[in-house]
Amino acid sequence: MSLRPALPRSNALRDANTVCLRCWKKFIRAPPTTRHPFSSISSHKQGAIAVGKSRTSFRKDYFWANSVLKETFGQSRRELQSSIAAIRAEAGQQAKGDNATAKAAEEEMLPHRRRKRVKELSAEDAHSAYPIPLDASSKLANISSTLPQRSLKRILTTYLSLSKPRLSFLVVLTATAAYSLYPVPQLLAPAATATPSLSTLTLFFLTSGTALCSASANAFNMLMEPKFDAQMSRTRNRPLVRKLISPRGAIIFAVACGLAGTGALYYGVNPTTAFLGAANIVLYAGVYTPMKRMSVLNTWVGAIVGGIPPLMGWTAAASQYAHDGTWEELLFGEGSTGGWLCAGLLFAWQFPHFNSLSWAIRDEYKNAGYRMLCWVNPAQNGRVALRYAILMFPVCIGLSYCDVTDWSFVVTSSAINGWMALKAWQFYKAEGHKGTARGLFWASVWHLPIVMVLAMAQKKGLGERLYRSIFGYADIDEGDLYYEVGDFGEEEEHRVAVEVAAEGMEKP
Ligand SMILES: CC(C)=CCC/C(C)=C/CC/C(C)=C/COP(=O)(O)OP(=O)(O)O
Repeated sequence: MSLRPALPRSNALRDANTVCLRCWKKFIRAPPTTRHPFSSISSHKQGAIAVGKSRTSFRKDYFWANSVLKETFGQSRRELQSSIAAIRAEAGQQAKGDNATAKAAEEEMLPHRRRKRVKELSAEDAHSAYPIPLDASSKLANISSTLPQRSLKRILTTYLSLSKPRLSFLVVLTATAAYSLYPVPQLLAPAATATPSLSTLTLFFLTSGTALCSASANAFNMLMEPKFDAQMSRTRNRPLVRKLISPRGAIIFAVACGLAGTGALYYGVNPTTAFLGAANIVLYAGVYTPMKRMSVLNTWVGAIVGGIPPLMGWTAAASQYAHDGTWEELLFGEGSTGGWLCAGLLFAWQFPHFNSLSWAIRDEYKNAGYRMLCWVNPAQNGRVALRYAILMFPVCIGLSYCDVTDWSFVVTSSAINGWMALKAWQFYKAEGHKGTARGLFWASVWHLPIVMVLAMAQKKGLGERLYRSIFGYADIDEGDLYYEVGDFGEEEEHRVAVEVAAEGMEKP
């Protein structure tokens, strides 16, 4: 089924000035009743061989000099434009007329009915004015459908749209942010003033592996719900809904991305991170996606899915400084709290973000059969958004407490968390009405990147190192650099003596 049927001929004239040249040409190729082949018309040939004209102007002249076009529409360009203007004016008149009729009908209404109608209309206004951005997948699918069939560009654009590129990009960013926040032991810094470093190669495998795993998870998600995606304005242009790609092609893409992503994480990062990537695909496609139609708890499962990529970033960094690199050490060992806090940040953030976004399209979620708090229990929807917006405070304070960020982060993060909490409070109080859903949605959109940038800029010790690299070190007394033998404890002295003796005995 095509969601964009060709324009009926009667409509062509009306849309004439919004249609591109290529579409005009396609239109013209459709057999009119009396049609001459282009090449046999002498005036066209003249237009075609006009010397010194650029390709574009040639095309224009060729196009407008075409008498077949005149035949098709029976009008010259100027006539055509004036017809369009006339149609527009007519449409305007009609709209005015409609308004007048509606007004007259309204005037006839009883006062209480009129007040009720005004209320309904303003509610509808607020509802429809909420700008839910079309998701990147749908946008790309739209672009893809305009490209020539079987062209490489079309194929690549379609596959890219299957990966939900905007979401996947965000997922990769969260993993990278956690990776960069990992506190590398100062002792391992190449120089006292240098920033302790993490492997760039590991970062490369982490980002590419996470992106591929996310693409796989998203493709599986879309494979499971084209029937329902088709019922929502935000998602009805997705590639599988529009049949821009076959389910078989999408399965191959999802499996290939999943294997490549997990492989990249396994060989280029570590098995624990690879396991988290693979498990997250299963959790998103196998648990969250079917659960969307069963229980409102799906949002909590989805929030776990969103929280795992930062944990992957953390384990990727931790494995470079681990003793034995086991999953127990990476996930639950000393210093792993920072990773869980990063995951917690993403987990909590999704509630104010998603609850406000879904509120605006709650009717669509309801009609498509998705069990979301926004329509099942709007009061709880607001409460949950507020609760998790408030949870941001302790999570951010925890990052400073665990020596991931400087204490100054408590101040800056509290300012931005306070702003989102205020929006969440308004959203909760008005249950999403009076533009509060829009307010919270945009606050959440800004909140996450700002908090991540602040945390990275205020990473523990970064300010101090920057200060030292500018102003240098205070003079150090050389004597402080050496230990006296007596500085060691008795036990340590004994251990060193035994080791030296053993070394002496080993030598021939
Ligand atoms: C490493 C790895 C595998 C990462 C995966 C990360 C990922 C896909 C996170 C998505 C989180 C989420 C709940 C999205 C909403 O899905 P939805 O189905 O409600 O969205 P839709 O309505 O746009 O389809």
